Amino acid sequence: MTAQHGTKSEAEAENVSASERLLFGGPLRYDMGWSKHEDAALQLNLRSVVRRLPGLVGTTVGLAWEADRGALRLVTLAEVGRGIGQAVGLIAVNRVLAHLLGDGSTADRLTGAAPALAVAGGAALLGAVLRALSTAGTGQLEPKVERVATERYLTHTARVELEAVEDDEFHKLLDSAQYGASSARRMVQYCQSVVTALMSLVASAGVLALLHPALLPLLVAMTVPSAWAALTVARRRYVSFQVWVQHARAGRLISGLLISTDAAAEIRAHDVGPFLLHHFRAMSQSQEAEQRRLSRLDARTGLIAAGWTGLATVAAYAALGGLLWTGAMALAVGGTAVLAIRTGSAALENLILQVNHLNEESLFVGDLHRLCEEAGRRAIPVGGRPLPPAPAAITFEDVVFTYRGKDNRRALDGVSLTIPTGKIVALVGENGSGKTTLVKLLCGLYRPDSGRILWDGLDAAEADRQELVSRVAVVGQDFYRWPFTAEVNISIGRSEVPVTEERLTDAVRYAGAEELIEELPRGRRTLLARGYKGGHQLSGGQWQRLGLARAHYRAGRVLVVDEPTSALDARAEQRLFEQIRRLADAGQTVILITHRLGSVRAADLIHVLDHGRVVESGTFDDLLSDTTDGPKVFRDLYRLQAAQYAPPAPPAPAASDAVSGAVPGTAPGAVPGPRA
Ligand SMILES: Nc1ncnc2c1ncn2[C@@H]1O[C@H](COP(=O)(O)OP(=O)(O)OP(=O)(O)O)[C@@H](O)[C@H]1O
Repeated sequence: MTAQHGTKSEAEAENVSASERLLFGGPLRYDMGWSKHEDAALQLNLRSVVRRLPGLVGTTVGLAWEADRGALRLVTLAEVGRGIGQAVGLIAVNRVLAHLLGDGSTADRLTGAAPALAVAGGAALLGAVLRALSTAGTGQLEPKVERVATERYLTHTARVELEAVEDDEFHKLLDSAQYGASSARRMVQYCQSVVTALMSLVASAGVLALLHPALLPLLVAMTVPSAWAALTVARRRYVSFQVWVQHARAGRLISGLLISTDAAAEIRAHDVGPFLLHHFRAMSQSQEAEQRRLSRLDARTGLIAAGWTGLATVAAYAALGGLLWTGAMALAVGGTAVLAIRTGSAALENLILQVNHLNEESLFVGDLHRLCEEAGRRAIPVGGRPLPPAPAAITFEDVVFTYRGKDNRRALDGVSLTIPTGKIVALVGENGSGKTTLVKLLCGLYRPDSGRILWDGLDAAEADRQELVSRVAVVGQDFYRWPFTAEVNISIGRSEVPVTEERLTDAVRYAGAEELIEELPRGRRTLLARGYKGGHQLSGGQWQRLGLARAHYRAGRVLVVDEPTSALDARAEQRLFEQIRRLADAGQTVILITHRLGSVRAADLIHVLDHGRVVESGTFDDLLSDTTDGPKVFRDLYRLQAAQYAPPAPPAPAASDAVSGAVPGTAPGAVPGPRA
């Protein structure tokens, strides 16, 4: 194994072009879940083939059993029938030869051989029919197995906790397991070929043993070198492919950059084109050199393999000739033996190659199994206690939360606060202070490391998660822009119920998106995705309105708006705040996260966060007041922001003005609002 790895890395080291060294610091290798299987084919040898075979076949049969039992039975019966047919055919051929090479007139010998000939013909015909049945059954199984495996993958993935999806290790597994379904499909095909080859091998070996026990070692002598050669060729090709594919990958990356829309402006502005083209050419040339090296290697390996097989064949036939010469074996038996040895050795060679494929594919199917197990362990729990129908408040009690894989810094560090329902509650604070994290915990997307989130008296950790999620509607900073029509982009907010016209119109009106929708080429039915025929691209602000419409359509009892106005124009922003006020007046809880501190004036309660802690809470006036105690984080931030909107300072006052102290706009507490 070590030597094999050595071969690959040496080949890599030798073949990394100067361009690859400069641009990527070495060979360009993927760091994805599936890339860990790149070396798997190198582990293949005769012993491992024999050891792994039952497991590989078992895995495929398990999937096929789940997908279509009828088709699996058909394929199994057809393959076993084919094996029996092959054995019967070989025995019949032996009889035919015995009659033809026996004593008597030609007519007698032919007549004597006729029944056995008919059996051989019948066996061949039966073999053809069974082969057709097996092919049809496999064709039926393949897509079903792929569907079953894909569904298993998607269902398990959709059910896991958000923190699992964000976990690097789980993500790598997810990445690797995505190939499991297509691998499972191919495994059906390879498995069928393996069973065919196995049956053929067993039939040939069985017939040889029946004819003469000494013939079996001849089969082994002839097939082992060719099996070894097949494995060696496969392994060498794989090593070479891995080296060659790196140049191809690097070249593709460069050519992709040259035509990418994202890089287009920079390529032109900084004149990067000739630089990239130069390296593209250099990489292509090393790819060509590697291909040349490959074909020489292939030719040499092929020659060695042919030599070994030839030697083994000569030895086998010499031994057979010796048996015939000494009279230890009848001529007819010798003829049948040649046929059986040829069939058997071809079957074994095929068997090795197919197991090789099966082995590679099984690694990805194995990942799919592991993913399902892991996803089961990390799934969002189903069921739980019902939430109170109309809680008076949601309370955070000493909540601590740290993102996994981060430098263990707490994103929330002992947060205790109250969100009274039916009010507008604003969360403010500097970037990274924990506002978004707090609402993600509130929505049930993450669970606290310690502390509790109470809906009246009920701890959210014990509540039915599905119900919890359905209570909250979120317009986040990064709400998803679905590549669907405008209508679906809104109604997906509550996809489990049928779309109603009234609800849709109401949501569009709420978000102030009537004009936007009317102006779309196909109205609500316009596809919002670039790169597709009829697809339309919206601006950031237009998307934000659709996001608002989606959240309104969802009609959660708690509406979270995280930076709702960052891309809205001034008129839309003002309208949104009026809407939010009206919603709160109608009893809806609104949690507002914003950096525009002037816009939280209308909030009933403001919580100020700093480094994952709540440092101040109160109304707008409380927090601006100079008379109350506290760190004054809100007041300082607000004054800083307000200063940017303040009119330019008047020219320096004349000495007489300075004496009178009449500088306009500087009276305490007269800080203008950001939108003033
Ligand atoms: N998915 C994540 N994985 C790891 N760390 C995260 C993740 N999301 C946020 N953080 C970190 O958690 C801390 C709090 O982030 P959060 O997004 O809650 O702050 P915020 O107050 O909403 O910031 P902003 O005003 O910039 O939106 C930050 O240090 C941030 O880097």
